[in-house]
Amino acid sequence: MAIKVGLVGTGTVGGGCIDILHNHACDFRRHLGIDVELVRVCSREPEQAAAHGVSDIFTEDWHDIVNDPDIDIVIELIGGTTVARELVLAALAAGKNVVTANKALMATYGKEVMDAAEAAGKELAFEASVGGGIPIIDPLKHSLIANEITSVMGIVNGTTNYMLTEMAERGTDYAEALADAQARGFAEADPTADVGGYDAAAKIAILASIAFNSRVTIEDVFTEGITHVSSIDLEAARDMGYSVKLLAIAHRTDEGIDVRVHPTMIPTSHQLATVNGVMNAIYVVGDAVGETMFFGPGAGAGPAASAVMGDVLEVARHLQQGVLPIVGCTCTDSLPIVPVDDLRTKYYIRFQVNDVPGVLAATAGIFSKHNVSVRSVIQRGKEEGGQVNLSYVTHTARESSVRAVIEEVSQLEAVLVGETSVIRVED
Ligand SMILES: NC(=O)C1=CN([C@@H]2O[C@H](COP(=O)(O)OP(=O)(O)OC[C@H]3O[C@@H](n4cnc5c(N)ncnc54)[C@H](OP(=O)(O)O)[C@@H]3O)[C@@H](O)[C@H]2O)C=CC1
Ligand SMILES: N[C@@H](CC=O)C(=O)O
Repeated sequence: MAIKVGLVGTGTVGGGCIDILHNHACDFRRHLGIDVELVRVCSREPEQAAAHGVSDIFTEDWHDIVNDPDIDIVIELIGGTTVARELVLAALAAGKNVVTANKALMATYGKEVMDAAEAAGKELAFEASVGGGIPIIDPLKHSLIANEITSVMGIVNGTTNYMLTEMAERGTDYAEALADAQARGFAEADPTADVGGYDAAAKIAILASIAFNSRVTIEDVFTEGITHVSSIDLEAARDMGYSVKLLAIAHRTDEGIDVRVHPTMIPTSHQLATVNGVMNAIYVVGDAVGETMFFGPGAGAGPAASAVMGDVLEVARHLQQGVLPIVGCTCTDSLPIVPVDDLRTKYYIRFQVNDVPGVLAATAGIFSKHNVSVRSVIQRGKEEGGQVNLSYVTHTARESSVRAVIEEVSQLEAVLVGETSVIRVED
């Protein structure tokens, strides 16, 4: 049987998919008895198509793919939520099955595109949208379906994990670490999505929606990125026996879904602390299975293309066997989202201050005023009268109280506005 595929977007992931198709088409025929044929490729850059040897099937207009009656599966790899949304909806309406790696699309317009797939009686697969090459969406939808999932938590952004690892282990500065991640094809077209935590927020929204059979969108996720994390914080964490990771966290609680992304200090003995570089890891806790962990490369051409092509072959197999499309989302109502103000955890807070007499007492007094108990405070800095860093670690405190502390401390004359760093601590 021949399955015809059209691909839109020949960047990092699209290029990886073309390479896999070229290298493994014979294996697909041997394993599955299916000829997966790439019949059309679209990009804004003909040179990219030429570099992957597909100039003969190249077009600059994605409508040529969506409107081609011979195409069975459209792969969307352009990213973003405007043209990508239009393209996916048009492809489904034209009777195509769709495979995408686009987490921004799925976390923002997931319901709309899923409903469109259902209405069209077509499949919409998006394994590569979370965790790069790690199979996680399929296990949540199928292998773990017998469980009530209580937690999904992990490192789901390769760019920031790579950057934090480089900064902590090699002392690389922030800008250099980001440029390196971009050069390796890990980062999004706009890297603000990575360093600002939005890419991880989209991913945890997708995971939480599937795991808790509820609708969680990117707007529901409390999000803080790594832009304020400095080498001073990484050193302080190391001295205290912690690593700093950008964690994406979703817990199902009695009050609803607690879902957030933020830099987190975890003990160096914690399993997630050993997940370095571009690697991702996702913990899933279910009532029957207990704790599970999924680990692998979270970004890059090969890993992401591996997940995309896995979806393509699965859809192809369904077409071959006449399997009806699997309904995307069966949830009819949604669980409430727990407000982040109600979060109770420990905090590392660093203020950069002018080293004037009384500044330590003044800041400490504000913690006490808001009933935030301090576990330790360290002053780092060299010259008397110069600028120093006051790093506080609290006992368990309420998020809203900690924010009140930060706001009030920031108003002190000796405190440098905009230089404060907050990292939640998980023991
Ligand atoms: N990189 C990774 O490791 C991973 C990426 N993803 C996701 O995969 C998708 C693709 O990412 P990635 O390959 O890294 O991105 P790239 O920026 O490398 O590639 C995107 C490609 O799409 C092209 N493109 C953009 N808009 C259009 C359009 N309107 N018509 C035709 N072509 C267009 C771009 O052209 P131009 O260069 O001219 O803009 C570029 O060639 C994104 O959704 C991303 O989030 C998922 C997992 C991992
Ligand atoms: N930019 C993303 C790519 C994969 O989703 C990341 O760094 O993880």
